[in-house]
Amino acid sequence: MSRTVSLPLWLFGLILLFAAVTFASHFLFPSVRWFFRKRMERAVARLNRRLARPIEPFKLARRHDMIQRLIYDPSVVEAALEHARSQGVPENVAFELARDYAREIVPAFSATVYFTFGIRLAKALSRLLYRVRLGELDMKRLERIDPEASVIFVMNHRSNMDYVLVTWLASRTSALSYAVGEWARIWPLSAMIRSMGAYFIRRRDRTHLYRRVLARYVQLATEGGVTQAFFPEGGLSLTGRQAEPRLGLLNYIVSGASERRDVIFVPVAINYDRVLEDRVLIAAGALGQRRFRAPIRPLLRGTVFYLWRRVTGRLTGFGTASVAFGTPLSLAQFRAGHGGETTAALAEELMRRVAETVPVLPVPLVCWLLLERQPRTEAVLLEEVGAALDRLTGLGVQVPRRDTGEVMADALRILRRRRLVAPSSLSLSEEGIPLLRYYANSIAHHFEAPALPAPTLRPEQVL
Ligand SMILES: CCCCCCCCCCCCCCCC(=O)SCCNC(=O)CCNC(=O)[C@H](O)C(C)(C)COP(=O)(O)OP(=O)(O)OC[C@H]1O[C@@H](n2cnc3c(N)ncnc32)[C@H](O)[C@@H]1OP(=O)(O)O
Repeated sequence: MSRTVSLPLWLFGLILLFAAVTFASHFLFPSVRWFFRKRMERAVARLNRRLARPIEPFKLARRHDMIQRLIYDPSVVEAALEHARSQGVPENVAFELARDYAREIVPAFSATVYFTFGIRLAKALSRLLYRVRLGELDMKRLERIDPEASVIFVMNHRSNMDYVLVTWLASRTSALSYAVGEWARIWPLSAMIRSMGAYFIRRRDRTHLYRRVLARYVQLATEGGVTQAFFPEGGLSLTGRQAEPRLGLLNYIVSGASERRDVIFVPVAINYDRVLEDRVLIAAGALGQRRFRAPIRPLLRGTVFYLWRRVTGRLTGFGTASVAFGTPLSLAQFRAGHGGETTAALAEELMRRVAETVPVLPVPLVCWLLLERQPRTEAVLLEEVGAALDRLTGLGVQVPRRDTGEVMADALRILRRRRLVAPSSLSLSEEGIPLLRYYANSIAHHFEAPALPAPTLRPEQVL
């Protein structure tokens, strides 16, 4: 028993290593995990005191527990059994598949990553690129929402800056959980996105089992009071106009909503003087496909150029980015007024509210006027800008707070710098017209019905 055993050094090292790992995983890791969890809970409690909508326990549940809860949900179990039957595979294979789906969907929210890293980065990036505008009324509207309800932000999708801006602007209210498409499923981006509380969705997987797991996740999160955000259009707008809504996520929310907790949808509309990806989106639209090839070289060149201008103090930025929150809609109230088919009617109403909330900015406005009214001099354009702003203000649309002359000058400066408008006249460059159309489209619906009255021009303004 007390005999000496001789071992090669490498084997001894290996045994020590395994012993250390076992010791750590049984004794050290649980207490380290417990220590960090306690710290995290204290930090979240402090954070919740200053948030209008505190972070719900659902969002803080351990990822492993959430995955278990999801795959043992009766409707997921039923879908897995049905999958096994229809595909002729053993039940445990179908359950493993459900587990894989759940692992892919369930986020790993970290309040530290979200509030100390994400929000700060989002704020810095937004301010670096744009002059950011948020209506004052908007924050008050958000703070008035029933604290017991689940809030879901429904947004138009213009740029990858959308979620950066909204995440930062809504950070006084709560942490948002986004539905993210397949494009972000690359490491380490996917890990970062998960830790920001976002959940992944597969838009192309139409199998019943996958859709059941996704539906139940969305329903459990909504029931758990998680504040969410999604883009019903399901992708970036390629034309500048709002696209038709996808009904899937909305239908999961509507069909899973309980009497216990109302769901409040908050329409969010974003608009820009300059969408960073505009040329890529227009090119994809012209080809009729949604495959975006990131132009790496122009991107790097642009970034270096931009940073150089920033360092040398010659940077004028990309104009204004404006976010506006529209009139919230209560699902319970909407349902009471709409029997039968709720999802499609709800989608239509939400898209209408998002559209009416779209803010008007100098570049989209001047693009629309240049294309539709074709003014020949800046004096005529100025008159048109004034008339349009008066009309839009009358309709309750959010317009720039600067005076008419500044609005026109800002827009022309940006358009001329991009060589879309001639330096000393209002002539448009041929290849710039699709870009002008793209920006004009973002606000065209505000003018569509009824038509803008004819401008009142003094005779000396007409060439
Ligand atoms: C630097 C610092 C950063 C800081 C900040 C970081 C934040 C952390 C990162 C966040 C990053 C976010 C970035 C997001 C940017 C995207 O990724 S946008 C794209 C992802 N989002 C979306 O797509 C949301 C909207 N999409 C949907 O709702 C889609 O329907 C789904 C669920 C994805 C499914 O896709 P689909 O099958 O192509 O869609 P669709 O045909 O419309 O729907 C079919 C379903 O609708 C149902 N349906 C159809 N018509 C009806 C009807 N009339 N009534 C009822 N149901 C109907 C069908 O029955 C079917 O049901 P299921 O079979 O699914 O159960």
